[in-house]
Amino acid sequence: MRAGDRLVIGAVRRSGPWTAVLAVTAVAGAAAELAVPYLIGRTVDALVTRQPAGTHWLALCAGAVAAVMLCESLGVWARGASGARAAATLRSGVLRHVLGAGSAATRRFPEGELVTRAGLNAEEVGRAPETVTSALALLVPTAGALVALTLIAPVLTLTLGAGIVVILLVLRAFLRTTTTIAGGYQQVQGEIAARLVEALGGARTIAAAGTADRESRRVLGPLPGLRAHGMALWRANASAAVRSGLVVPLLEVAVLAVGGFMLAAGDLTVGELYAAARYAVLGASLSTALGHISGLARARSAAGRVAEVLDLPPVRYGERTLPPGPGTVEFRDVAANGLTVGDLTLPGGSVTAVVGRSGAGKSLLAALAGRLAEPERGAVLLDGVPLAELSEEELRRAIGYAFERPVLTGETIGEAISPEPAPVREGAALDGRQPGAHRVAEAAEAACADVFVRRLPLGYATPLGDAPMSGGERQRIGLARAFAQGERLLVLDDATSSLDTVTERQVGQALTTDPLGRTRLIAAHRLATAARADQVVWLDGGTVRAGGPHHVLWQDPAYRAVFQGAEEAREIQGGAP
Ligand SMILES: Nc1ncnc2c1ncn2[C@@H]1O[C@H](COP(=O)(O)OP(=O)(O)OP(=O)(O)O)[C@@H](O)[C@H]1O
Repeated sequence: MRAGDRLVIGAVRRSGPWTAVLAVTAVAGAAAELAVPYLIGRTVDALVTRQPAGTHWLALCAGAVAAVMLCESLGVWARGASGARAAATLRSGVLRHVLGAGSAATRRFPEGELVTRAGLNAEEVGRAPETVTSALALLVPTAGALVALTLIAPVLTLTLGAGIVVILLVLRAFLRTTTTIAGGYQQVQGEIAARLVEALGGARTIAAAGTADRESRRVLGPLPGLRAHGMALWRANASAAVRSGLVVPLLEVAVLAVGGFMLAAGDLTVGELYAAARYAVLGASLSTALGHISGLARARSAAGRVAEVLDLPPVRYGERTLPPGPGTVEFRDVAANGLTVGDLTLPGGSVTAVVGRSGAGKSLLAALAGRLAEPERGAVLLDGVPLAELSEEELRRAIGYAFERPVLTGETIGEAISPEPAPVREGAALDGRQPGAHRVAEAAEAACADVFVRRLPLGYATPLGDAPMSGGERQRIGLARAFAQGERLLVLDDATSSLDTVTERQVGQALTTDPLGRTRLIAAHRLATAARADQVVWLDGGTVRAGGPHHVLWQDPAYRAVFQGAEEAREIQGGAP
């Protein structure tokens, strides 16, 4: 079975009690609808023959019609509720999965694609319970009509049966075609969303370059594809509707013709003929399943796209904790994504700078050091324990990360820095009574963030939305978060690139003289960073070209060339190292 179909079945199963309500109302409504022709037939016969039971049958008839209407209203309610619940469950599952898969998710799918799949497509899968139950419910009147016709006159059952087979064949072909077309439509939707998110990320560049028109043409480039798929959907719908719609009057005519002969021969009463004609129409009401089938087709193709996201392997954590240790990091025979690190040790408490030209693999090595990327070969150990065996909590507590463009999470600035789950909420400044307040303040000071945070009206309690920050200020908050979080290892991936030289020097100083004596791994382009480090790891050509103190490596012109072009390099080169 396709992964998408499994997901559709799962969505139906997990949509909760509303699907049961939907099923019950659909079946009860269909049963009541089924009873109506019989009851009308009996009423007609009773009235024609002037029996006193006529009013009794009429009352039953009214009751059945009321039941049909009640079930229909309840069904509408249950449809909305079951769909919303199924979509919400699936969406939160997909979101947890995407975030749990880490950078593997964004490396595999563009962000706009992920948003479309976790949002729009998950919602389409959420409609599966409604469409499946409604389509299945249509089988009840069909089966009932077959039974009723058999009771009235078996020959009429054969007529209806033949019509139903034709309708089923049309529906099956329609489901197949529509699933394929809907898949294409959703794919183009995802493509447009991916381009749009990409363009929004570079909105400033686009405005500055004056290329808004060209960019909007690029974003909407796949639009003709969307139109083509939309037209194909309409065509498939129309042709299936014509084919299945034709069957209904033909069936009615056939049943009336056969029934008419039987009436003339005295084998049927007028009421029975009326009921037979109504049952023929009811039995053929399967043809109205087109709408549900179309919804099911969309749900199936959307489920296929969601299933691809759910296929991303989640990061599995172990259960181990760390023994006491200085934060020694060991790469043992490590290779990943074209970068061969081999054996490399970052002694506990030391500062290691990773240098290399753009694309050399500095970010990848930084990601490997804290398990933000998985090695394809070998293992990375922290104080003798392979990272893969550590629990998630232990891993994240031990290692703090800061990035070039940090994403700040939480409600306030204090929360964005604090590693504690209990947020820092009130007070212009941290008063030391709040959980982790000292740690946050110390970390902010070390990252030179304290100065500008205190200037804000609510200090650390300032909501993030009320504190527009420059790139450098954001980086300082990101650095503070890493300082506050990582107990043994700090990994800074180009995390000081937006700082001015003076601030960078201060942060660099704080890093070099970290009072907690943590191990530090700094991926950077700056010569000053390399010069301050205890050791330098020089990446080149997909491997560690050399390692050692900066002043030793500096003897190699190729190493010096790594820094060429940087303003700073020219400045320091004169007197350095
Ligand atoms: N977390 C990661 N997981 C897997 N592959 C990664 C990861 N980060 C980077 N890579 C890959 O490693 C290769 C080297 O890129 P990387 O970003 O590490 O270079 P870099 O030296 O940091 O470049 P720059 O100085 O321009 O930032 C690229 O192919 C990139 O896709």
